[in-house]
Amino acid sequence: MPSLKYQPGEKVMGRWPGSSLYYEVKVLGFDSKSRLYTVIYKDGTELELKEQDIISYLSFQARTRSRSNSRSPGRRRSRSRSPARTTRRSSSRTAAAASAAITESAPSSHGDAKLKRAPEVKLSPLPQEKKPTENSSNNKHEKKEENNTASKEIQPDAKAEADPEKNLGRYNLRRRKDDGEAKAAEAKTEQQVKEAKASAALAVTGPTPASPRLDFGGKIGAFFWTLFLPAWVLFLLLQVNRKDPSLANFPPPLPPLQSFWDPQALGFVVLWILFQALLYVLPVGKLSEGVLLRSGRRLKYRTNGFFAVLVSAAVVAAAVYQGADLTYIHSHFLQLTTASFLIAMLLSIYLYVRSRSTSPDERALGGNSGNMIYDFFKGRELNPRIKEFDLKFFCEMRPGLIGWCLINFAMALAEMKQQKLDAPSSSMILVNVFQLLYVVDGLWNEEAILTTMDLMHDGFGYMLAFGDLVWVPFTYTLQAHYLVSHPNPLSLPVLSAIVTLKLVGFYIFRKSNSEKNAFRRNPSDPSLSHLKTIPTATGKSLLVSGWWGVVRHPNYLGDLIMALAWSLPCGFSHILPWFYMIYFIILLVHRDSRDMNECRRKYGSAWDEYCRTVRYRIIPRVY
Ligand SMILES: NC(=O)c1ccc[n+]([C@@H]2O[C@H](COP(=O)([O-])OP(=O)(O)OC[C@H]3O[C@@H](n4cnc5c(N)ncnc54)[C@H](OP(=O)(O)O)[C@@H]3O)[C@@H](O)[C@H]2O)c1
Ligand SMILES: CC(C)CCC[C@@H](C)[C@H]1CC[C@H]2C3=C(CC[C@]12C)[C@@]1(C)CC[C@H](O)C(C)(C)[C@@H]1CC3
Repeated sequence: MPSLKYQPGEKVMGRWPGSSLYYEVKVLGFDSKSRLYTVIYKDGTELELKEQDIISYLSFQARTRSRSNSRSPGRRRSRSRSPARTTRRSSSRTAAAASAAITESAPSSHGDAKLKRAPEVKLSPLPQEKKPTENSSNNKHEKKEENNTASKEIQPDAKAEADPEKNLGRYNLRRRKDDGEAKAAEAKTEQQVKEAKASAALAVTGPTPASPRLDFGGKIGAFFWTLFLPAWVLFLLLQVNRKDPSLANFPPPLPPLQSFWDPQALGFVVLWILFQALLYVLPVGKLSEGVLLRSGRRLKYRTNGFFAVLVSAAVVAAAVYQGADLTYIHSHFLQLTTASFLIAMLLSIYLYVRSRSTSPDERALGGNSGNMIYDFFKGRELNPRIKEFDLKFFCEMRPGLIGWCLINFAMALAEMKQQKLDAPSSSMILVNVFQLLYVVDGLWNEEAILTTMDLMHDGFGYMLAFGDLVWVPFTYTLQAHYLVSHPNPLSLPVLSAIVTLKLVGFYIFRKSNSEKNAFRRNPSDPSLSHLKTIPTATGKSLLVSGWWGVVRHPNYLGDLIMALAWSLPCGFSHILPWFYMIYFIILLVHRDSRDMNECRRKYGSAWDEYCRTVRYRIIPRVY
């Protein structure tokens, strides 16, 4: 093949289709008819690439080196000529991908060099940061040059991404013949890839991370949600004790102002949070490592949630035995909610104020829009800590979650008192046991929370503080709360059917979550060897059979089935106890689409292939 630019066996950098990422690949051959090169990635993925999507390894290195050596940071951003730049788009997302490309290629071949190379990738253009630099005429030129490049080179890519089918038509993604080998290779590279990603992310954000895009309706949306969410909680709570709770009762007659406030209720809430904080800091249980951060650090988390729930249960039982009247929780629900809201609000203000003095690599990508209300709502700091005390992790897993079970239990006692029963009703028992199982399961598998979206990506601000301290304990308990004054006797067959449904949901939820966790921890786990996978250029594979071959979010399916089983014991007389189900559908559909976008960005064509193979998102053949 004398006229070929790249020879078989040559090590080059190949662009991952549909993305701006370049990876180290080996040329396997060239098809003169289609004029495509067949290349193989390090994880065994074979692709056919156009010549324009390949760059020689040496010039790739030379370009990244020359950029870092010869230019000031301001100029680097706008004048870099790396291959990444060829796919520059006018979004920070592109800059992110482009930067990732450079660093992700580095660790596999240069080992320790990866973190040192991180500053290099700041060279990638960040179009949203077009600050004037030294020479204005130069800048004009640079701007023009960028725009030209954009119009020449960006559009085909944008189209390909918008239309994955086309993208796949252009490139032929083949699975590696020996999948076992791919899995073993994946196990080896996973750590490197994670570290490279962290380096890349650091590079992407640069000194001042800017939000990629505004969720939740942007600035106006954030303002709206900040006011609407507490108002909605109030509405639900004013409805639940009514004889005929209905959404049509809007606006509800407001109770006198003093019924919202009770210093004793505030005292109890503060005590509960302090008690949970004490259990959290006790040196009991495992110290688990979180994901690698942009700062290159890994945080440690005390995952002793199961211990915390056991001690809490023992303390509550002892208090009841000593004569404590837990029905106080039912009779002072509004005051307890107000107190928790006050704490959530103060915490959010504290979080916002302290985030102003945190270093940029400690900030979340999503909460740094520059708009005060949006950033307050979304949260700026990723992992706010007071010494070793992680505020986000603690709030998400402890006071609200365990408080949810405590409130449910109090509702069971309140039901017995109000309806003069010797034991809670069967509906109340079902709701209590079902939700207790859910919480205990979450705390038992507490380590898994470290890789959820909230912990990895979302800042800690009003949304999560309010969600964890008010929304979860005071709205997730609506079914039990409703049953206190709206009895719904169940026949044995109905009860059995609901229990079966809950078990089915729980089985799907737990099995699918465990399957993915096990696979992510050890892709060559022998117990998973029967599963089919799709390799991706990041070194990670995607499960395409087993639970993750049924739908793309089998864990959400299980969670939704469980939610159904939580509402069914309340019957169909009112919509109020169905609120959780309705809210949960909206939350998970929104979460699924956020995750889809993120995975498409991470995995490019491999993700599209996964979506073509597994066509439904959450419910087989429906959605
Ligand atoms: N009760 C509530 O209020 C509530 C609210 C929200 C969520 N939840 C529950 O919390 C749990 C965690 O949910 P989550 O939203 O964080 O998302 P998740 O479904 O646990 O995680 C999504 C991630 O899994 C990986 N993945 C996706 N498809 C895969 C495949 N085919 N093979 C291997 N890995 C794949 C991807 O990450 P990587 O490839 O980077 O690993 C993706 O980003 C769920 O069970 C959910 O039901 C409960
Ligand atoms: C409308 C807003 C106020 C929404 C706020 C959302 C949060 C309340 C949720 C986001 C992620 C959720 C979550 C759990 C609880 C509720 C959230 C924090 C969770 C801790 C519940 C127990 C489960 O077992 C879980 C650990 C899988 C789960 C993780 C996600």
